[in-house]
Amino acid sequence: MTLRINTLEFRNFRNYEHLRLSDLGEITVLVGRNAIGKTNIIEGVQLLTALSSFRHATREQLIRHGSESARLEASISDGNRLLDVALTLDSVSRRYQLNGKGKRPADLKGLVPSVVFTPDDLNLVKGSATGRRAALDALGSQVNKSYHTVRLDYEKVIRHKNRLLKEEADAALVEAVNEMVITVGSQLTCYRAALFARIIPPLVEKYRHISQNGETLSAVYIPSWDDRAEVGNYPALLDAAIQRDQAREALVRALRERAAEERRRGRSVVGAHADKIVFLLDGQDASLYGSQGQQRSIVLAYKLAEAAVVEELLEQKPVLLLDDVMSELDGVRRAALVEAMERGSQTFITTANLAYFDQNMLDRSNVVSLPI
Ligand SMILES: Nc1ncnc2c1ncn2[C@@H]1O[C@H](COP(=O)(O)OP(=O)(O)OP(=O)(O)O)[C@@H](O)[C@H]1O
Repeated sequence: MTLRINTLEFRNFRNYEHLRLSDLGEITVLVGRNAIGKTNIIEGVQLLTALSSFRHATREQLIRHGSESARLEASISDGNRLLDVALTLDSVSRRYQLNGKGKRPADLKGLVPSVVFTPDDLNLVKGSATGRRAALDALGSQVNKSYHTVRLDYEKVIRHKNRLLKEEADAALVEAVNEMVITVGSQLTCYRAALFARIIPPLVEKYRHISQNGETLSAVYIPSWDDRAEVGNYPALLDAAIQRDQAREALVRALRERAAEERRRGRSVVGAHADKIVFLLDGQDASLYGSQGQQRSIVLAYKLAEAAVVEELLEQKPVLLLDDVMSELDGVRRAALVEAMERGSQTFITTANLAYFDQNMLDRSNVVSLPI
């Protein structure tokens, strides 16, 4: 059965000294003027579900100004089980508890998954490759603990390698770190490519629906060593599955071939941190040729595909956290989003203006006017 958040309670979190929302149903619409604290609630729910904040906030930013610590709690149930997830933040640590017992974030990953959609996500297609990799990693970290660990390890290794390259360290030291880059980097590329391969079918199907059978969307994950990508030959890569051994070998070769370039540039240029994700409309790179409307449709389809993948892998519908996106979407895309919300995912959605919502939906929602 699907888990539902019944009650949320925040103390000294962001602008809230104390906030309690109870009897939360399927759809909660949080309405209020700018800067009242709507996004803060979305962020709080994300911290208790995905165990991360899309704002990448520090503890200091999360704790209410003038307070020593913050506490966030959610009571969650699926009709049988009752789960109390709590997060305590202070100046030295971020501690999670499940039913009163301390837990590592890794142990709670995937327990109550969520998918967040904010206006910043609308840059997913035309923004930097870093943003697209980060979006994929955020999903991977929720659905697979090893993905999460491998990603953190890889980030550490690359930071170390970049430091060595910047300091013009001995080549033997860089070589030694490359061993880790190869092991962890090939694993991360394989995890990402496999996850992306799961996203593509729902992504394509949802895009077709949103665009009302318009142009055809495809998407490709391109490892940094794949030089066919350099000539923009994306369609040839569409069906390229990546095997672990093949990834290792290709990475070894590319690191050897580009070692001099890495030394010259003083930073690492090959590895999972330089992999690309490209969306194609009728075979053309959507970041270069797609209209703003098409790019937004891809992002919306991508978010809905994320939710579908979470459900497929964790057998649980994720909580949807939609921050002020209705005002950014036109009627057709809004309708597609509402349709997705109505498939049984618990949804929290913020707005400064209820006029973006149709009355039917509002009638079925719990509308919370802030401040309460
Ligand atoms: N650590 C903190 N302590 C106290 N107040 C904070 C803290 N962090 C953020 N705030 C306050 O929270 C408010 C912003 O809240 P939030 O981002 O949730 O707004 P919002 O309702 O989503 O606004 P908008 O509709 O403009 O996006 C600001 O007034 C800000 O000063």
